[in-house]
Amino acid sequence: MKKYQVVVAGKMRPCALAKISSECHVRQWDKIEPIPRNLLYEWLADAEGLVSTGDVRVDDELLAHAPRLRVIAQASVGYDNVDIAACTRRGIPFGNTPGVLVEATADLTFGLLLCAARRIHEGWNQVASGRWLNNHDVPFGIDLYGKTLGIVGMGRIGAAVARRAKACGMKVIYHNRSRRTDDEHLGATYVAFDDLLAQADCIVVLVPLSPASQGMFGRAEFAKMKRTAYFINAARGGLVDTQALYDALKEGQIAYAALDVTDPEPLPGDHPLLTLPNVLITPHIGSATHETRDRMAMLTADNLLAGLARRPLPACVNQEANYR
Ligand SMILES: NC(=O)C1=CN([C@@H]2O[C@H](COP(=O)(O)OP(=O)(O)OC[C@H]3O[C@@H](n4cnc5c(N)ncnc54)[C@H](O)[C@@H]3O)[C@@H](O)[C@H]2O)C=CC1
Ligand SMILES: O=CC(=O)O
Repeated sequence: MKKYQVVVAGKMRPCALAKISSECHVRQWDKIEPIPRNLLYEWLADAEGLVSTGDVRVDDELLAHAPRLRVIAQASVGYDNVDIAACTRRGIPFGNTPGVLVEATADLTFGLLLCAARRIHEGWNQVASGRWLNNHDVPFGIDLYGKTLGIVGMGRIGAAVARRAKACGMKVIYHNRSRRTDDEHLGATYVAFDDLLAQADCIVVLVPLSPASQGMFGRAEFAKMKRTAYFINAARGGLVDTQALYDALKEGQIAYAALDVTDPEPLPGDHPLLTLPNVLITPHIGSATHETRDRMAMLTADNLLAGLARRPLPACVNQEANYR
């Protein structure tokens, strides 16, 4: 049987790579640094399928180098690195991995909030450096019980964070592009964006990055928050004006930030944000559990193989281009 020609532009979980390899001839870039653009273009010349990664910009120029391409699949729910309209114009379906990473990402997001609120990482750093302080000098945090959590972007992951917050005795308010019909069931109250900024003790951001949402948290937004506010971003760094966030934290405009995503990402080692005491940053690990990453990889393989066989992708962003 003739095998499909496929480019895998980054590392991939072994279970999914094995599945793809049984039907495809795979050229894979498995180094840590992103694949050089020229090499990617060379490989794409005869590729029928592409497994892209978040650091590959999929745009008109890339697609012009891939005349035989009939499907692109990526192991993430976010696709801000992809020009979806350009894919659609060429009739190429783009598959992502919604749903399968919801609980893991909600755990990490709520974990960041809990860790920041109770300064768990600061306590560990002290113990690890041999300083076991007396009971009055240990890092003091805030109660989450009874506080108001404001969720911006009440989609799949936002709703899963809301469930966790309710279980911890928090009041939940949210802002979303449109009000959810099931918000009573979630126990969350819809409010205008500015009201959320003013009322929330803790703010969690779970909005997809798009031209409309780019930089939606800037100087004006931090100025509207409580000076005691905790700001958690687990979506994309580009939603936040990093300099404005740094200034807000440095000047005590807000209390604390916990980030799984940054702009730039990764942050250079000498970035000023890393010098602040009231910041906690993790290296984009929202979905990074063994089980979740396996599910994402297998859904990516399923999307890819479906597209190669011109069958409907199980999770397709541009349905207009999906196979029927
Ligand atoms: N840190 C990590 O490792 C991970 C990060 N993510 C990020 O989380 C995002 C959300 O994922 P899901 O919950 O699955 O997506 P989703 O599509 O289910 O939810 C996003 C929600 O945001 C709302 N929204 C969109 N633009 C908005 C705006 N300008 N203002 C207010 N609300 C807006 C939408 O109406 C939707 O309800 C992804 O796009 C991705 O960027 C997702 C998984 C892992
Ligand atoms: O950032 C991760 C994603 O799945 O999106």
